Amino acid sequence: MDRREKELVAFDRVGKMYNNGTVALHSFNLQIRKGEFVTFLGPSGCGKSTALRMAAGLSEPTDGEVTVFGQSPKQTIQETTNVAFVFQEPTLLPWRKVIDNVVLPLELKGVSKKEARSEAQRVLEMVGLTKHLYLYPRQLSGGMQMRVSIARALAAKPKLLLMDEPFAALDEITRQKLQVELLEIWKKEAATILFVTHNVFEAVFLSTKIAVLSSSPGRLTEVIDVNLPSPRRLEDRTSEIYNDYVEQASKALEEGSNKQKEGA
Ligand SMILES: Nc1ncnc2c1ncn2[C@@H]1O[C@H](COP(=O)(O)OP(=O)(O)OP(=O)(O)O)[C@@H](O)[C@H]1O
Repeated sequence: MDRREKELVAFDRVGKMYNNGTVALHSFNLQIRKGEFVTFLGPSGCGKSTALRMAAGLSEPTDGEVTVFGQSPKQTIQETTNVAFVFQEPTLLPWRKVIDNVVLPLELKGVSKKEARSEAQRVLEMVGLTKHLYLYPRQLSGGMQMRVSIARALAAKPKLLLMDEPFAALDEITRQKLQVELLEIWKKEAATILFVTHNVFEAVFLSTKIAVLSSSPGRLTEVIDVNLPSPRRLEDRTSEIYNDYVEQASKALEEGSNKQKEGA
Protein backbone atom coordinates (compact mmCIF):
# COMPACT_ATOMS: atom_id res chain seq x y z
CA MET A 1 0.00 0.00 0.00
CA ASP A 2 1.20 3.48 -0.86
CA ARG A 3 2.31 5.52 2.19
CA ARG A 4 -0.23 8.21 1.34
CA GLU A 5 -3.09 5.73 1.29
CA LYS A 6 -2.16 4.44 4.74
CA GLU A 7 -1.66 7.85 6.28
CA LEU A 8 -4.98 9.64 6.12
CA VAL A 9 -3.63 12.63 8.00
CA ALA A 10 0.00 13.62 8.33
CA PHE A 11 1.42 16.50 10.37
CA ASP A 12 4.98 17.02 9.23
CA ARG A 13 7.04 19.36 11.47
CA VAL A 14 4.01 21.61 11.74
CA GLY A 15 4.29 25.00 13.38
CA LYS A 16 1.66 27.65 13.92
CA MET A 17 2.32 31.18 15.01
CA TYR A 18 -0.74 33.44 15.14
CA ASN A 19 -0.51 37.08 14.03
CA ASN A 20 -0.24 38.25 17.64
CA GLY A 21 2.94 36.19 18.10
CA THR A 22 1.37 33.25 20.00
CA VAL A 23 3.12 30.03 19.06
CA ALA A 24 0.21 27.54 19.20
CA LEU A 25 2.19 24.60 17.81
CA HIS A 26 5.86 23.86 17.42
CA SER A 27 7.41 21.13 15.24
CA PHE A 28 4.39 18.86 15.54
CA ASN A 29 4.81 15.44 13.91
CA LEU A 30 2.05 12.84 13.78
CA GLN A 31 0.69 10.36 11.27
CA ILE A 32 -2.85 9.05 11.49
CA ARG A 33 -3.66 5.85 9.69
CA LYS A 34 -6.88 4.48 8.24
CA GLY A 35 -9.19 3.08 10.91
CA GLU A 36 -7.43 4.68 13.87
CA PHE A 37 -9.23 6.59 16.61
CA VAL A 38 -6.70 9.22 17.61
CA THR A 39 -7.21 11.63 20.48
CA PHE A 40 -5.39 14.89 21.05
CA LEU A 41 -5.12 15.15 24.82
CA GLY A 42 -3.69 18.18 26.56
CA PRO A 43 -4.34 21.17 28.81
CA SER A 44 -6.27 24.22 27.71
CA GLY A 45 -4.37 26.29 25.15
CA CYS A 46 -1.88 23.60 24.06
CA GLY A 47 -2.93 23.78 20.40
CA LYS A 48 -5.34 20.83 20.11
CA SER A 49 -8.04 22.79 18.29
CA THR A 50 -5.42 24.53 16.17
CA ALA A 51 -4.11 21.15 14.95
CA LEU A 52 -7.62 19.87 14.27
CA ARG A 53 -8.62 23.04 12.42
CA MET A 54 -5.56 22.64 10.22
CA ALA A 55 -6.64 19.10 9.31
CA ALA A 56 -10.05 20.56 8.42
CA GLY A 57 -8.44 23.18 6.17
CA LEU A 58 -9.76 25.98 8.43
CA SER A 59 -6.30 27.19 9.45
CA GLU A 60 -2.93 27.15 7.67
CA PRO A 61 0.37 26.10 9.24
CA THR A 62 3.06 28.77 9.34
CA ASP A 63 5.71 26.05 9.25
CA GLY A 64 5.84 22.47 7.96
CA GLU A 65 2.97 20.73 6.19
CA VAL A 66 -0.39 19.11 6.94
CA THR A 67 -1.79 16.62 4.44
CA VAL A 68 -5.14 14.85 4.38
CA PHE A 69 -5.47 11.97 1.91
CA GLY A 70 -2.04 12.93 0.61
CA GLN A 71 -2.89 16.50 -0.36
CA SER A 72 -3.64 19.86 1.25
CA PRO A 73 -6.70 19.69 3.55
CA LYS A 74 -8.34 22.59 1.66
CA GLN A 75 -8.02 20.73 -1.62
CA THR A 76 -9.39 17.51 -0.10
CA ILE A 77 -12.40 19.32 1.35
CA GLN A 78 -13.13 21.10 -1.93
CA GLU A 79 -12.89 17.91 -3.96
CA THR A 80 -14.57 15.32 -1.73
CA THR A 81 -17.08 14.81 1.06
CA ASN A 82 -14.66 12.43 2.76
CA VAL A 83 -14.07 14.71 5.72
CA ALA A 84 -16.64 15.87 8.29
CA PHE A 85 -16.23 18.16 11.29
CA VAL A 86 -18.15 18.16 14.59
CA PHE A 87 -17.68 21.20 16.80
CA GLN A 88 -18.16 21.61 20.53
CA GLU A 89 -21.54 23.27 19.90
CA PRO A 90 -24.21 21.55 17.81
CA THR A 91 -24.40 24.33 15.10
CA LEU A 92 -27.75 23.19 13.72
CA LEU A 93 -29.96 25.38 11.55
CA PRO A 94 -32.80 26.41 13.89
CA TRP A 95 -35.37 26.84 11.11
CA ARG A 96 -34.88 23.32 9.76
CA LYS A 97 -36.38 20.25 11.40
CA VAL A 98 -34.04 17.51 12.64
CA ILE A 99 -34.33 15.42 9.48
CA ASP A 100 -33.87 18.47 7.24
CA ASN A 101 -30.68 19.44 9.08
CA VAL A 102 -29.25 15.99 8.39
CA VAL A 103 -30.47 15.93 4.78
CA LEU A 104 -28.67 19.21 4.06
CA PRO A 105 -25.11 17.94 3.39
CA LEU A 106 -26.54 15.22 1.18
CA GLU A 107 -28.55 17.75 -0.84
CA LEU A 108 -25.41 19.82 -1.26
CA LYS A 109 -23.66 16.69 -2.46
CA GLY A 110 -26.31 16.26 -5.17
CA VAL A 111 -27.92 13.12 -3.71
CA SER A 112 -31.57 12.66 -4.80
CA LYS A 113 -34.23 13.80 -2.31
CA LYS A 114 -35.54 10.29 -1.72
CA GLU A 115 -32.11 8.80 -1.14
CA ALA A 116 -31.07 11.72 1.10
CA ARG A 117 -34.12 11.28 3.35
CA SER A 118 -33.62 7.55 3.63
CA GLU A 119 -29.92 8.01 4.52
CA ALA A 120 -30.79 10.75 7.04
CA GLN A 121 -33.30 8.42 8.68
CA ARG A 122 -30.69 5.66 8.84
CA VAL A 123 -28.10 7.79 10.68
CA LEU A 124 -30.70 9.36 12.97
CA GLU A 125 -31.84 5.88 13.90
CA MET A 126 -28.23 4.96 14.61
CA VAL A 127 -27.97 7.82 17.14
CA GLY A 128 -31.34 6.93 18.68
CA LEU A 129 -33.45 9.81 17.35
CA THR A 130 -36.06 8.02 15.24
CA LYS A 131 -38.87 9.61 17.24
CA HIS A 132 -37.53 13.13 16.86
CA LEU A 133 -37.21 13.50 13.08
CA TYR A 134 -39.83 16.22 12.72
CA LEU A 135 -38.95 18.37 15.71
CA TYR A 136 -36.98 21.61 15.57
CA PRO A 137 -33.56 21.80 17.29
CA ARG A 138 -34.96 24.07 20.05
CA GLN A 139 -37.36 21.25 21.02
CA LEU A 140 -34.43 18.92 21.79
CA SER A 141 -32.08 18.65 24.77
CA GLY A 142 -28.41 19.60 24.37
CA GLY A 143 -27.40 15.92 24.16
CA MET A 144 -30.00 15.24 21.47
CA GLN A 145 -28.85 18.28 19.47
CA MET A 146 -25.29 16.96 19.68
CA ARG A 147 -26.48 13.60 18.37
CA VAL A 148 -28.16 15.36 15.44
CA SER A 149 -24.85 17.12 14.75
CA ILE A 150 -23.02 13.80 14.79
CA ALA A 151 -25.69 12.22 12.56
CA ARG A 152 -25.34 15.11 10.12
CA ALA A 153 -21.58 14.60 10.01
CA LEU A 154 -22.04 10.88 9.41
CA ALA A 155 -24.72 11.22 6.74
CA ALA A 156 -22.24 11.85 3.95
CA LYS A 157 -20.30 8.75 5.08
CA PRO A 158 -17.04 10.60 5.71
CA LYS A 159 -13.89 8.54 5.80
CA LEU A 160 -12.41 10.99 8.27
CA LEU A 161 -14.30 12.51 11.18
CA LEU A 162 -12.75 15.48 13.00
CA MET A 163 -14.32 16.11 16.41
CA ASP A 164 -13.44 19.06 18.65
CA GLU A 165 -14.58 18.32 22.24
CA PRO A 166 -18.02 17.27 20.99
CA PHE A 167 -19.20 16.06 24.41
CA ALA A 168 -17.73 18.84 26.56
CA ALA A 169 -21.03 20.58 27.29
CA LEU A 170 -22.95 17.41 28.14
CA ASP A 171 -23.82 15.83 31.47
CA GLU A 172 -21.80 12.75 32.45
CA ILE A 173 -24.52 10.17 31.69
CA THR A 174 -25.23 11.56 28.20
CA ARG A 175 -21.50 11.86 27.56
CA GLN A 176 -20.94 8.19 28.41
CA LYS A 177 -23.87 7.09 26.27
CA LEU A 178 -22.59 9.05 23.28
CA GLN A 179 -19.06 7.74 23.79
CA VAL A 180 -20.36 4.18 23.46
CA GLU A 181 -22.49 5.14 20.45
CA LEU A 182 -19.55 6.84 18.80
CA LEU A 183 -17.40 3.73 19.18
CA GLU A 184 -20.17 1.62 17.64
CA ILE A 185 -20.48 4.02 14.71
CA TRP A 186 -16.71 4.14 14.26
CA LYS A 187 -16.61 0.34 13.95
CA LYS A 188 -19.70 0.05 11.79
CA GLU A 189 -18.70 2.77 9.33
CA ALA A 190 -15.00 1.84 9.35
CA ALA A 191 -14.20 5.51 9.87
CA THR A 192 -11.02 7.20 11.04
CA ILE A 193 -11.56 9.64 13.88
CA LEU A 194 -9.46 12.51 15.14
CA PHE A 195 -10.88 13.66 18.48
CA VAL A 196 -9.94 16.53 20.80
CA THR A 197 -10.37 16.31 24.56
CA HIS A 198 -8.74 17.39 27.80
CA ASN A 199 -10.37 14.50 29.66
CA VAL A 200 -7.97 11.61 30.35
CA PHE A 201 -10.76 9.07 30.98
CA GLU A 202 -12.49 9.97 27.74
CA ALA A 203 -9.23 9.74 25.82
CA VAL A 204 -8.42 6.26 27.16
CA PHE A 205 -11.95 4.91 26.69
CA LEU A 206 -12.23 6.05 23.07
CA SER A 207 -8.81 5.95 21.49
CA THR A 208 -6.56 3.49 19.78
CA LYS A 209 -3.86 6.15 20.05
CA ILE A 210 -3.48 9.16 22.36
CA ALA A 211 -1.32 12.07 21.26
CA VAL A 212 -0.41 13.97 24.44
CA LEU A 213 0.34 17.66 23.95
CA SER A 214 1.74 20.28 26.30
CA SER A 215 1.59 24.04 26.00
CA SER A 216 3.75 27.12 25.55
CA PRO A 217 4.52 26.35 22.80
CA GLY A 218 2.09 23.54 21.98
CA ARG A 219 4.01 20.39 21.17
CA LEU A 220 3.64 16.64 21.12
CA THR A 221 5.15 15.10 24.24
CA GLU A 222 4.10 11.45 24.00
CA VAL A 223 2.12 9.03 21.86
CA ILE A 224 0.34 6.23 23.73
CA ASP A 225 -1.03 3.19 21.89
CA VAL A 226 -4.14 2.01 23.69
CA ASN A 227 -4.69 -1.72 23.33
CA LEU A 228 -7.91 -2.27 25.26
CA PRO A 229 -10.18 -5.24 24.48
CA SER A 230 -12.82 -4.58 21.83
CA PRO A 231 -15.72 -3.79 21.89
CA ARG A 232 -15.16 -1.40 24.75
CA ARG A 233 -17.84 -1.37 27.41
CA LEU A 234 -18.48 1.23 30.10
CA GLU A 235 -18.14 -1.40 32.83
CA ASP A 236 -14.55 -2.11 31.69
CA ARG A 237 -13.53 1.32 32.97
CA THR A 238 -12.85 -0.19 36.37
CA SER A 239 -10.48 -2.81 34.91
CA GLU A 240 -6.81 -2.82 35.81
CA ILE A 241 -5.62 -2.37 32.23
CA TYR A 242 -7.93 0.62 31.73
CA ASN A 243 -6.63 2.24 34.91
CA ASP A 244 -3.03 1.56 33.87
CA TYR A 245 -3.63 3.54 30.68
CA VAL A 246 -5.32 6.35 32.64
CA GLU A 247 -2.28 6.52 34.89
CA GLN A 248 0.11 6.51 31.93
CA ALA A 249 -1.79 9.31 30.19
CA SER A 250 -2.08 11.35 33.40
CA LYS A 251 1.66 11.00 34.00
CA ALA A 252 2.42 12.12 30.44
CA LEU A 253 0.21 15.18 30.96
CA GLU A 254 1.92 15.97 34.25
CA GLU A 255 5.42 15.56 32.83
CA GLY A 256 4.51 17.88 29.95
CA SER A 257 3.33 20.51 32.40
CA ASN A 258 6.45 20.14 34.60
CA LYS A 259 8.74 20.60 31.58
CA GLN A 260 6.76 23.69 30.70
CA LYS A 261 7.29 25.10 34.23
CA GLU A 262 11.03 24.29 34.09
CA GLY A 263 11.27 26.10 30.75
CA ALA A 264 9.26 29.10 32.01
N1 LIG B 1 -7.05 33.13 16.23
C1 LIG B 1 -6.13 33.15 17.17
N2 LIG B 1 -5.33 34.24 17.32
C2 LIG B 1 -4.37 34.29 18.27
N3 LIG B 1 -4.12 33.29 19.13
C3 LIG B 1 -4.89 32.19 19.03
C4 LIG B 1 -5.93 32.07 18.06
N4 LIG B 1 -6.52 30.85 18.21
C5 LIG B 1 -5.87 30.25 19.22
N5 LIG B 1 -4.89 31.05 19.72
C6 LIG B 1 -3.95 30.73 20.82
O1 LIG B 1 -3.24 29.56 20.44
C7 LIG B 1 -3.05 28.72 21.56
C8 LIG B 1 -3.66 27.36 21.26
O2 LIG B 1 -5.08 27.49 21.15
P1 LIG B 1 -6.04 26.25 20.85
O3 LIG B 1 -7.45 26.76 20.78
O4 LIG B 1 -5.53 25.51 19.68
O5 LIG B 1 -5.82 25.37 22.16
P2 LIG B 1 -6.63 24.15 22.75
O6 LIG B 1 -5.63 23.18 23.22
O7 LIG B 1 -7.64 23.67 21.76
O8 LIG B 1 -7.38 24.83 23.98
P3 LIG B 1 -8.80 24.49 24.68
O9 LIG B 1 -8.70 23.13 25.28
O10 LIG B 1 -8.93 25.56 25.73
O11 LIG B 1 -9.86 24.60 23.61
C9 LIG B 1 -3.68 29.44 22.75
O12 LIG B 1 -2.66 30.14 23.42
C10 LIG B 1 -4.65 30.40 22.12
O13 LIG B 1 -4.82 31.55 22.91
